Amino acid sequence: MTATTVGRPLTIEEYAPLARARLPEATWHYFEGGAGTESTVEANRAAFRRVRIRPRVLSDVSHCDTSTTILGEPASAPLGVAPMAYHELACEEGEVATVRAAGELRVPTVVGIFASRSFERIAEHATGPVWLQLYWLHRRGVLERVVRRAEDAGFRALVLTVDTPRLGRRLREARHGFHLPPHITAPNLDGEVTGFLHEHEDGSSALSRHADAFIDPSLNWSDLDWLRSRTRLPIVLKGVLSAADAARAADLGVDALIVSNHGGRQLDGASATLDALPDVVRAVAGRCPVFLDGGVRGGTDVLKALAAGARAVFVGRPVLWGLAAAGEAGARDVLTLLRDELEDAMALAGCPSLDSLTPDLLDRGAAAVAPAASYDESPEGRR
Ligand SMILES: Cc1cc2nc3c(=O)[nH]c(=O)nc-3n(C[C@H](O)[C@H](O)[C@H](O)COP(=O)(O)O)c2cc1C
Ligand SMILES: O=C(O)C(=O)c1ccccc1
Repeated sequence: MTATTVGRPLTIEEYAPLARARLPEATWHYFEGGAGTESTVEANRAAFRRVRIRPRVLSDVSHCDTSTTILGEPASAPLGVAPMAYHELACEEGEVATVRAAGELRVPTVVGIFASRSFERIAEHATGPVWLQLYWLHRRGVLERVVRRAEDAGFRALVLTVDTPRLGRRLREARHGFHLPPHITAPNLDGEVTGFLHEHEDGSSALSRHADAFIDPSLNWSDLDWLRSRTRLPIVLKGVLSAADAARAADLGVDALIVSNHGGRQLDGASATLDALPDVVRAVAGRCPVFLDGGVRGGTDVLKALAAGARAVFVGRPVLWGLAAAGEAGARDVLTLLRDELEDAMALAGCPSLDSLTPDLLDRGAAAVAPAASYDESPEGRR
């Protein structure tokens, strides 16, 4: 089915072609692309399509409440903006537009350490909670300074990305010769940004060379103590898919986890996040909230993730689509559509509160979230 857009987009996905029409081709492919064959990008969406809902009935849905708390702060919906580098690629105001849009809905924005606006300027415009995403920088002194600046500017949490010891093989970036235009910089890594940033060489991604120059792949469990000793902010680990890692993180007292495969941009072949979620939730056993990102494109996706145990979900690319299509108003509309669709899905699923989103709402309970059983070749299986 082809969607025709008359006036304002009616779905989040209708923002994608609007964004594409306004972006340089290489930037579009940088946003959309994943690693390798992009099988994990597809898997994130396929998992949401595969899992189906068994609505409840007769449960008085005259008032459906999407409001919640996220790391203790009130939010109008269980949503947030996932960290993404260089929002200025999508619109001129960059991260300032994003935090204003998210603030209107009172949902958190995770600002990337590779943001294209200074933390201070972003914080000045923020009307909702802002968190800071960190990569483990080679230069520990720079990392420490970044953390201090974010604390001073009023950021509320640190999100350490742990799925990126190096950037994944983003073939579209290389094929389309993606590089940052000269006016876009990473002001929070002042003076640290090397020349790779704006260069393009055939066959390799300028972005991955510049990221790899910053990111220290030696990051390991013992480093978490260092971060803990340098901040009072909650620490969130982003990019956990394994139950064993989740249990270890919870043992160490992290404040939250984000089940994420970086939107399929890191390990091609990594699990879909909705498939990994139930095992992670079980392993954490209530010790901290578990969030999810990757492939959330509508209210029923949010409902499915929450029923499978997520406390909230984060959205990546759709926010960039909104920014590219219509700046702050576009990003706000994308988040508003998600919230409205969630409210609608709750009503039709017979769930007036987020607390009523439990695994039994999904076909075969949380087991439905595991990949479909493979064909059983045994004689018993064929009977
Ligand atoms: C253009 C782009 C840039 C990103 N940059 C970062 C980043 O700097 N740090 C990070 O932790 N994740 C980054 N991500 C991953 C997102 O935080 C998130 O995990 C992913 O986009 C979620 O999937 P979705 O786009 O399907 O919603 C980026 C994603 C995109 C699309
Ligand atoms: O593009 C990304 O996914 C990403 O994580 C990143 C990391 C460093 C610099 C720019 C983008």
